[in-house]
Amino acid sequence: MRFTKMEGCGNDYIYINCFEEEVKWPEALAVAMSERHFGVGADGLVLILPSETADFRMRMFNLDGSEGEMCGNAVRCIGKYVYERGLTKKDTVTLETMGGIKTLKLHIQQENVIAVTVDMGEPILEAEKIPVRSEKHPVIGETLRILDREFAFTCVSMGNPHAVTFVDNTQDFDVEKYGSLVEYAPIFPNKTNTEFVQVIDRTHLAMRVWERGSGETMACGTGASAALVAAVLNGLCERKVRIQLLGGTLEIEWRESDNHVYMTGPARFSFDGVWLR
Ligand SMILES: N[C@@H](CCC[C@H](N)C(=O)O)C(=O)O
Repeated sequence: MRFTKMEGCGNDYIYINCFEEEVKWPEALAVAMSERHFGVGADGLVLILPSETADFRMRMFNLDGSEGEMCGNAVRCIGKYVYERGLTKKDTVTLETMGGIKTLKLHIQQENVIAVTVDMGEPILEAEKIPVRSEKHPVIGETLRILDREFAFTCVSMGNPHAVTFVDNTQDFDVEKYGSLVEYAPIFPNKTNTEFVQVIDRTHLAMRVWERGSGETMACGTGASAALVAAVLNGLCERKVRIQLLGGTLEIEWRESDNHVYMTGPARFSFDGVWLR
């Protein structure tokens, strides 16, 4: 089975073109292929499929085989894939995801997609839709004790669940120690992705992320979108920021005019391969 490895800000996935290949058990395949010693090595698996309601459809599976509703970095990579591999000639592409249909604006230079802007849609702030067990609306400053620390979480869904907290310094922060426990905290019935965010100034954030089903990754597009929304709700930054992640930088805007979040960032091919097992 042929596959392509791609990354967006270091958030790396294995992409399978399901116009040409058939995948019967994506959950098991995600676990086997994502493994970094016995497999290809990735944060998960992404299927590019035909759609009845949009130009293309995405399904994404985390490292542990669980399915995520949305993936910002994968959406940008699919934009590059479908254009550069000749599946479309359009520079604006619609993509069906479990988190809704997303519109991708491809930035093209000499037939290369150098960046993609994704309309991530409106952030979801209702506790029961995120979902998070909370009496607050919106869920700002929900406190949770994890081991020796008390965190205040702002919860946002960008199609998938996110819990955002602000820390003094992301560099020294033990993301694994706390993130792995927040993921399974009982207040998150579907588990959660967790973002640890440092405010550098009003237009510049730094962020590290613990992803549900994958652990710490180099970047998370839905997480960066949720981080901006949370920072604005807490009065910490402007509505348009640059977010520095371990693997690169994303530009995120939460537009007042339509309440949509827009994410712009890179997408890159790493290599093509053939899976033999
Ligand atoms: N890395 C992604 C998010 C992937 C899904 C997530 N782990 C989940 O289970 O919701 C992104 O770039 O948004």
